[in-house]
Amino acid sequence: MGRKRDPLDERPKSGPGRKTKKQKPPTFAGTKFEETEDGKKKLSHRQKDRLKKRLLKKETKQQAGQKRKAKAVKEDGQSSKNKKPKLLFDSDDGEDDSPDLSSAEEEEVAEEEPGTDEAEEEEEEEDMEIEKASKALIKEQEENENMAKAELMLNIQSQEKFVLPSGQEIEKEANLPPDLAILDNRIAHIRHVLADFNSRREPGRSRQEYNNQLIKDLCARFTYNEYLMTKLLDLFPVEIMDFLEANEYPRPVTIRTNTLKTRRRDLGPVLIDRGINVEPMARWSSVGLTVFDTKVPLGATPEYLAGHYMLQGGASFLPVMALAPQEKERVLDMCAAPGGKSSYIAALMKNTGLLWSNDANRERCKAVVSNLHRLGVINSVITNYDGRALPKVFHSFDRVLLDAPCSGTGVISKDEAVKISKDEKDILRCSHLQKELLLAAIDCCNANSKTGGFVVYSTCSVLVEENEWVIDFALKKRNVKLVPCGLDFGKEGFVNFQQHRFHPSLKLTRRFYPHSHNLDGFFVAKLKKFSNKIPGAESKEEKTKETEETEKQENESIKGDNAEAGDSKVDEKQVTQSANRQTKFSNGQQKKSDFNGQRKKFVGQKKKFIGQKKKGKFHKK
Ligand SMILES: C[S@@+](CC[C@H](N)C(=O)[O-])C[C@H]1O[C@@H](n2cnc3c(N)ncnc32)[C@H](O)[C@@H]1O
Repeated sequence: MGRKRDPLDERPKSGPGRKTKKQKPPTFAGTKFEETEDGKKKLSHRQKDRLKKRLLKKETKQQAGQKRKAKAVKEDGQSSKNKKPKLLFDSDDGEDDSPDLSSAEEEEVAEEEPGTDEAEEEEEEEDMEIEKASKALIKEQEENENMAKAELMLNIQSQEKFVLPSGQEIEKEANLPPDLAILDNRIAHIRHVLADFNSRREPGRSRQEYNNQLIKDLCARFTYNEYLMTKLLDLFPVEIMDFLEANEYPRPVTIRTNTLKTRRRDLGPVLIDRGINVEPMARWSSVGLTVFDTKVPLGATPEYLAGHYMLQGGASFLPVMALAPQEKERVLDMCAAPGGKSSYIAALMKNTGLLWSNDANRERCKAVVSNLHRLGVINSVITNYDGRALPKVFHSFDRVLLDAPCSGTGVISKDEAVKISKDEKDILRCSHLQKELLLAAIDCCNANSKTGGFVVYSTCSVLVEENEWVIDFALKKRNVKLVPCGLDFGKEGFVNFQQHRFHPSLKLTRRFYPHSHNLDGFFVAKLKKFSNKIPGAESKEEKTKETEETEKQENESIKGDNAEAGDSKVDEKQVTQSANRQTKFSNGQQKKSDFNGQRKKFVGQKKKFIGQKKKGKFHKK
């Protein structure tokens, strides 16, 4: 049996254990947690410096305050009470413009919140130091770059006598994998020589030799075929390196907000919440968003599946912006698959009117169906015709977009195969098809449309053969003229290019380049149709009508003759055939002009004959 515990007896609480008692608070050498023996904080030398500065600043402030106060009293003799205090945000410089406080008051304020004031100042100073350091770093980098450039130029200039590689050297190089350093160096040298050919060239060497070597080296350096490299060098004699280098990197990933379902200001934050880092694309687009990085696949978010956006390159917004479709119009997208531009057109038309989305490729038409369905487009008809046949089907559209099939020389960063797969035949084939499609697109458009009568032609090619050449052809073949695209950036189209002389209005077309606009290479032209007549077709039509009339009359007369001769078995078909045979026979016998003259004479005689015959018949009756 032990003693019972007295409940009233309050036992003292047990203190810290033996181990805890022994341990002192941790100290960290050189930090502000370190304390001296008298319990005060031990400051580092930097903190001491800052403290000194602070004190100095405080002193000068106090002195300035006192001076100001004395001056004010002297000037108007009024007490500081009567003064109207200034508003806090009157000026950016809050400290000097704050209501006047005496030095004692200032000290009080400083003592009231010493921690905040000091911490803020410390932070400010640290920020400034970081800023200074980063500025110094940027300056250093710039200096290094400039030095490197200067060194390269110095190298080039010091080796004034740059010599082109000999045949043996080239053969030797061809058997080895390309040495990028050698190629870069030689490309720089050749371009340097070509920039001032007469004074820098190697005696006895022609410009052509330098050009040929440059093309070979550029092809080896960037893996292009010589045909395409020559074309590109013709297009970009100065900017060639910038263009080729831009093709080595992808363009920014962009998406287009589908305004049929949401707004950009609503979509942006939702995507950011999903871990997709987006920002408005550019000043010229109110619906584009640039994607900087993403934690989720862009084609699988709930917003994508619900049709709130379309994955679309920035450059492909441009043709639709140039087309500027209006509500309740009839619009044709002649080559629509997979439907990126079609869905943008539908959004601008606010799902009203009629959008005819056509593509010659049946498989790709399926993509149009699914995209337009996902994006909630309900004003569209999707067809699978060859665009060249469309004028026979429907030809009274207010606006027509022809985003033509092309060589893809503007989108090499997306499809590297273009670098080596295109030759002259491909380009000419493309150009030919583009011309045919453009004439068909113009024929589908109604010049008398009250709101439109516009045709927009675009390609993702940078080659003149697929762009200015095609437009120049259409200007000659149809009643259309070029009008401004309504895009306030981009480079002007070519009016003169090598041996080509295009219509001066071609400068109204727009070219977009990867290296200048950080967009895919694109070409956009806007045409206004001013007459539905087809030049040259009137005379043809007249001729056809005339021939038809003649044949009809001839047939009638032959029929009449036969009937008169009592040959009742001769039917209409035979008559036509015999008339045709006669015409063919005549064609073979005489020259065309003679034939036409004689035919007119013949028609006249026939008319006379028929008239007489009718009279005779009438008399008989
Ligand atoms: C540049 S893509 C069109 C891209 C589309 N406009 C877009 O933004 O999604 C060219 C399209 O033309 C189509 N095409 C090629 N030849 C055609 C023809 N003769 N008639 C109509 N479409 C044709 C191809 O199937 C291809 O889908």
